[in-house]
Amino acid sequence: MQQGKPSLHTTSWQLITSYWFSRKALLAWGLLLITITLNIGIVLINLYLNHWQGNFYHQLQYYNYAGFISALLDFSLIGSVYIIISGFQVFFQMMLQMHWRQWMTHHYLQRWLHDKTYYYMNHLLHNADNPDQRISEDVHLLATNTLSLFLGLLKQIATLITFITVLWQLSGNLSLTVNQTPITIYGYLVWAALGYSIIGTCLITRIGRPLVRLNVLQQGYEADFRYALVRFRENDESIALYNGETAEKNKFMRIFHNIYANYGKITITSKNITWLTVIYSQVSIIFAFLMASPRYFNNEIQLGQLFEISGAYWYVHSALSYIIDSFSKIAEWQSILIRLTQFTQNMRKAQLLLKATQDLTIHPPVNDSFIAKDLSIQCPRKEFLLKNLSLRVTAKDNILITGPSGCGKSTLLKTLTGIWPFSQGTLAHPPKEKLILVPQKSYIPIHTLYNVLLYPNLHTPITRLAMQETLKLCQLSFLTEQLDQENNWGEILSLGEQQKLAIARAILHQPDWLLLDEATSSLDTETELYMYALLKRMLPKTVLISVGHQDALKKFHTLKLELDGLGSWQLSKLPAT
Ligand SMILES: Nc1ncnc2c1ncn2[C@@H]1O[C@H](COP(=O)(O)OP(=O)(O)OP(=O)(O)O)[C@@H](O)[C@H]1O
Repeated sequence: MQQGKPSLHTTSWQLITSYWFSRKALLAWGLLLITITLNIGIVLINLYLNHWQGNFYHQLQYYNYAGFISALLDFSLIGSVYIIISGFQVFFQMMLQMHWRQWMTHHYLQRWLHDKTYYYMNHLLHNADNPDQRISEDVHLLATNTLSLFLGLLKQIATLITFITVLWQLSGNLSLTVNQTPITIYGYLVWAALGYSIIGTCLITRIGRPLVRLNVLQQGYEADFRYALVRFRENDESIALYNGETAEKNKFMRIFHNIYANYGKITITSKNITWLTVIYSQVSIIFAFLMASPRYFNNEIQLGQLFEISGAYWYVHSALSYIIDSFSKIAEWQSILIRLTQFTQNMRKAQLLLKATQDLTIHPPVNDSFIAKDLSIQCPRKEFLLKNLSLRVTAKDNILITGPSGCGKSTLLKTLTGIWPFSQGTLAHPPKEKLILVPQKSYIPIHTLYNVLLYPNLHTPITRLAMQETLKLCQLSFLTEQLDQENNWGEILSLGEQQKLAIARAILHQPDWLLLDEATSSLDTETELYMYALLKRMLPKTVLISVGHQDALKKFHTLKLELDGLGSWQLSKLPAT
């Protein structure tokens, strides 16, 4: 991906074209070629059918029964080909849409998850912008609408080229006298169709312009509403305990009001667009007859030709009216493109944030010891939480980090894992798969307990017996028979049980470093001390770096690092017990 700061237009262009120049492009171009060929086939059949129509009315006008039957047989033959081609055209177009969507979904997921972009967008830049909607709905709609608009445009261009020639030949010349000067307009029906469509297109573009912006807003409001409902579901127990239903309902209705008010504006614009398009298409039905009628009533053309002219006129007119007929779809497509472009730019900003702010040099540990040298940490408000921390820890050391609330203890642990961007200095720590951070509330995926214990390395060779033994040691014996049960364990287990489960997981993964961020805070003191003793016993070679407020935890650590939240720090040795 291109670095720097590409403009909105460049990003939009890259968004649409990247698939077509990717490694999957060969299949994409192949499918596109087949779809275009089938589209051209349909246009040629339409050309034949228009000519057929002229012939058909001609046979009717002259009461030619044999000609009438032969025309019907022709129709059934060509009609069958038309049906088969149309079916395949839809089939290949849909295949291409799904392939494009699959490629874009993969591409977006990769960028969004790469280098923790999702985390920086949400927690630091606060521009996460409903990724669920962007990656599922917008990507799908972009692929579908771009293809159908583009193929529709190609089809209309092919129709225009084909039928404009026919209309030119059929329409003949119109002779007028203006100010006693005779004027002849060659192919006047072509000019009439052109003029009519230009006027219609200008009007609809003018009236419908606000729809693009309104669609962007509407999608954003819908996403906010959905997000509020999802958040409610995730926190329903807490809300029930607070009796927060009224406050939540008011909030929902406030968000919904945006949807309602904006939809009102969309309704008015859509009504105006519909009026205009209906007037436009209704008038066009009689317009062709009206324009061709002088030649019919002058006996210059017959009924069959009149219908052939009106058919050809209709095709030319509908090709020229492409923008009018697809206006709502074009407006929706533009708003999807704007939303995805903004999302792409936000991802880029998040990726740049880490590069721009983090000035950390990270080495593997030297002789099994961990070194922090001149480590400084800031918070996004640019205040220093910690200045020039220099620290050396051997494999025998365990550190307890203490300090007042908000002084930066959790942020220091995040810096040690490498995900905190506002930091400078040098760190040496084990590879990330050998480092585990257990926060106060660990993430528990909705899965079988077996996979919860393996998470995130689902292929780690850990036996079921080891899992059952560890669960027992962590006072979770009641779970030993439920390893294959899939549940939302994060909702079923109490906070304390979730903390025990997170510790069981850490023990099974045998990390080199275990960072515990108040990971036992929901346990009673006796159980908390038992858990620490268990960790020391089961992970004798692991460096423990804990954040905790309990004085009793000191006995499990050799060093105490005290932070004051203003940048200063103090390191002291703890007495051996
Ligand atoms: N994503 C963020 N955006 C803005 N400020 C943040 C962010 N994360 C942390 N901070 C700020 O950084 C400071 C340190 O936070 P941190 O969570 O590290 O404190 P702590 O010492 O662990 O607190 P506690 O003991 O209460 O858990 C706080 O003032 C907090 O508001």
